[in-house]
Amino acid sequence: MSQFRTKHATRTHLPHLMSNVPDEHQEPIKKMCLKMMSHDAYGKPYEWTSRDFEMGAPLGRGKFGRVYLARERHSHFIVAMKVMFKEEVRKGNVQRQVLREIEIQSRLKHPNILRLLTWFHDDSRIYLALEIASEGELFKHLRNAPNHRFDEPRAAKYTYQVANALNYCHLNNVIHRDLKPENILLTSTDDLKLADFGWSAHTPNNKRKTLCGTLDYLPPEMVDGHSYDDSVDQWCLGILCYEFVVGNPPFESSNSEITYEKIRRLDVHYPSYLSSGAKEIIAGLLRRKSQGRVSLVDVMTNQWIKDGMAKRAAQLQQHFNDGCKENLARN
Ligand SMILES: Nc1ncnc2c1ncn2[C@@H]1O[C@H](COP(=O)(O)OP(=O)(O)OP(=O)(O)O)[C@@H](O)[C@H]1O
Repeated sequence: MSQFRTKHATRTHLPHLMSNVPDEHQEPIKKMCLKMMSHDAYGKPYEWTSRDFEMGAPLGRGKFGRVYLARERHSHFIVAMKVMFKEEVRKGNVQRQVLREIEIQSRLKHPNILRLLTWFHDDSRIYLALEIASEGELFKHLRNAPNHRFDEPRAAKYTYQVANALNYCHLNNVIHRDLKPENILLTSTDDLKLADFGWSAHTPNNKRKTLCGTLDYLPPEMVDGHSYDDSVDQWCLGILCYEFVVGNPPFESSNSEITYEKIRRLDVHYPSYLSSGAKEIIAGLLRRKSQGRVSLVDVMTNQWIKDGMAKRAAQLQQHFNDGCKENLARN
């Protein structure tokens, strides 16, 4: 697998990783980050092995991997360690997806994209040391929210962050293609991290024709087997935003043929509790003609998004103040 070693981060990428590290821990963490990122960039690659990490509690399980809390032995830097058995990857015939995930995710550096800090393998396993997103899958939070949906300010903030991440992907010729709440993780600071680049594609210019992604999120051009470009991600963002504010995707049905038909007919029902701003942005993204879809930059500067983000920030400040008051009352 060594031919897939990609360019690794350099010192200039540290500020993003170090932003939440308290002053007293800056030095050891910085040393560890530089060591993790050293690889080819410094001419003396550091070969990480599983012995460099203490494995902790399981964080979750995917089809081909188990994810554990892990701590780098020297710095105590916490990561999410995804461990995949080579045999399972081979049996599932997903070697390409795994390599794509490694290749793409180690190249993309954005605050709303889950960072792959380093990776290594031994005879039987592949290890991915990922940035930690301690609140886990966004899907779980959506299911636990009142009426299984987010209020509009929260939905607007999350839509902004996903648009921002996708815009960065597109600028780097990457299409995600598998957007859904299960592939988005949440941090302790209420920020989203786009994950799971197994289905994403590197697309220098040309249009693609592979059918992939989740049924509910498929855009009409993929349903009909036409070629498509990065505007498929705008469609998926529309579905995602709808799912945030309504609680389920717009074309959901027990029968895949009916879902396909609803997608083709653009058969979207907007519940009456939705604001006109929410409806407008969803409808702007869910356009049948891919060229007509609202651009990601327009999503980020949309008024409903901006107002929602300000309200979400105020909500979080209020939660924080209430928490402080509760603690003071207890002490
Ligand atoms: N960086 C992370 N921080 C915190 N939890 C994580 C992190 N990465 C994964 N997890 C947890 O581990 C679970 C499994 O992740 P994994 O990436 O193996 O599978 P998946 O992408 O969810 O599923 P699949 O293998 O079907 O694509 C996630 O659902 C999440 O709960």
